[in-house]
Amino acid sequence: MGVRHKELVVEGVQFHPESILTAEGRAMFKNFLTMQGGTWKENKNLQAERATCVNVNGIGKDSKILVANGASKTASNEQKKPSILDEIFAHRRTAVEAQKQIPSQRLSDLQASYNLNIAPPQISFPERLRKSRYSLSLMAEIKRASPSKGNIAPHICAAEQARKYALAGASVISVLTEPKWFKGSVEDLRAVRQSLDGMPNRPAVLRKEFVFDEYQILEGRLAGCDSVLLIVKMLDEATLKRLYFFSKSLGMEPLVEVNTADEIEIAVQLGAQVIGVNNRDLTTFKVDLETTSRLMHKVSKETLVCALSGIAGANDVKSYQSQGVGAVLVGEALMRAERPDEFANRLLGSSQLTEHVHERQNILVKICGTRTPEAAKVAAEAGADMIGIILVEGRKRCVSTETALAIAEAVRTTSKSGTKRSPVLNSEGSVKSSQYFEHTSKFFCREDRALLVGVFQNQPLSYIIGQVKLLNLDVVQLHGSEPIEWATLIPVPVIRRFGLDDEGIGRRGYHALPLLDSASGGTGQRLDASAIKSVLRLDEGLRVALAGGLDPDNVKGVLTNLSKCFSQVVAVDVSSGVEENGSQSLERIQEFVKAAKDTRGR
Ligand SMILES: O=P(O)(O)OC[C@@H](O)[C@@H](O)c1c[nH]c2ccccc12
Repeated sequence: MGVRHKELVVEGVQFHPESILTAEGRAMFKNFLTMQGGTWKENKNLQAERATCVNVNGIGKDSKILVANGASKTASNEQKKPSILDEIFAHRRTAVEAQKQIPSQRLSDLQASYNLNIAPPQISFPERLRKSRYSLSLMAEIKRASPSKGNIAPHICAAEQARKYALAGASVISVLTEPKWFKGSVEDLRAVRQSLDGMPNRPAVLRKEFVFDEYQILEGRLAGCDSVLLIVKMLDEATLKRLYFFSKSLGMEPLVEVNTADEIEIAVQLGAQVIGVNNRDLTTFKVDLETTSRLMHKVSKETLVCALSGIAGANDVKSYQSQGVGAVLVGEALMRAERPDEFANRLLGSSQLTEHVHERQNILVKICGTRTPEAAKVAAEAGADMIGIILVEGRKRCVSTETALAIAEAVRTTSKSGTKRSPVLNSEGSVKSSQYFEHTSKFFCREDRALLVGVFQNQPLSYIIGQVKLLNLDVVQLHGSEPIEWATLIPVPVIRRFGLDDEGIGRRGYHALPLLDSASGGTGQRLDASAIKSVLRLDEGLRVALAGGLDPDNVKGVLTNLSKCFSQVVAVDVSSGVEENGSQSLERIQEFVKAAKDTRGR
């Protein structure tokens, strides 16, 4: 049943809840949402105005129909059914137009943000694309659905998928941001970029979108992309050129997509450094893997050609390798793969370079609360990796500047014993994305001597920096509620304490190593093993130092109790556990270092 007011825009329809999600239910809601003005008359006029506005923007009767770069085909002389590309384009135009009206999302808003230099740091798309552990680079795509396949993997978390792709050796992560047919968003792009924060050799991020306006390029840049897609078929030459150079002005070499000989010529003329040949004809969806092979002769050696679409197995890429194709872009097959890393290896052949021999990393030992140069010397000689001094006034283990200077001297002049040579980085190190904490946890070990760690708690940043300079601290440990951003404002690596329930422990890009410890530290209070395990299991890329009630007798048990999670503990930290009657015992320091190092081969 439906009722409608004679004059005012008021309409009611009775619709059963179970049928509200049908196509009709959706159409009805859409109708409601597009109603404008206060009266039906106003509504009619406003709707008509809106329709002309869309027409002017490119899909109207006399404007270009968007095939073959608008090469003189007009809707008035060719009244054929719009292709899916036309349909998506028209839809995007309306959506972008509407978005640009929203205060906070206007072009002027984006420009103002950009001018503040708050766009995430970028890397060169072509350069990153040239680096790969495989003989052909991989562009891995996040695509939940597509117009030809419908749902592919609608529930996937873009950020999580991006980390998997990065670790699988992708040089580029392509993120579909079109919401209706591909079920993507700019939020995905932002999340993907954030998930790669702090990752050494991170992949480049591509905004895969139907781009027709500078606005979308700027929006992408602010969300953190390093490149954008420009589809030759969709744009007239002047617009293509304008957008190409606009993207370059933001530091992003675009991926220029072509599908025919005419289109690749346009891309070459434009000077595109990276050309993507789509094996799928976007108007008919037909996939022909030979499309890329046929067009290869059209480009110079310096141009990077990427084969896009329809790539599902090793056989599909074999011929590309010998034809000089630089990269393959894979969406659907990777989205459906249970293990994207294994799929990538099968597709592109496992790494040509030798894989890292995974050495079991020696556990690092920090002796904290050091109060004499003698203790520092004994600890270093026993093989301790870090010597901590408390620089928090009022705490019982706090040392004076004079003592701190003497300890610093002892640390720097005592040679360390028993360290294994760290593995020499092979050339793969420069092309492989790796986890942030795996990289930063290596900061805490020097072969020749122990490192001096200054421990602070809720003191001013300027004081901390002053102490770093005065004592030549190698590491700063923050033990209070300091903002985690301070880690980037302190000129040495930072260890920051976290309790089991504290937020931010796994945030990449700030502290180089989080320390799990009880609230005040140095109290001998043990942390609950199952709680430690749940923190570590939540984030397998997390690495931590562990403290809280460790001593020479229990350290082995505490660590082995963590079973699989033990591998995420890279360091142990002890203070009260090496003391006897309130002062440090040299024997207990030696025993602790030995016991800790023995838990994982020396
Ligand atoms: O899922 P596939 O078959 O691996 O294809 C990926 C990619 O090439 C495809 O998503 C694509 C290529 N060009 C586009 C332009 C817009 C949207 C999507 C695309």
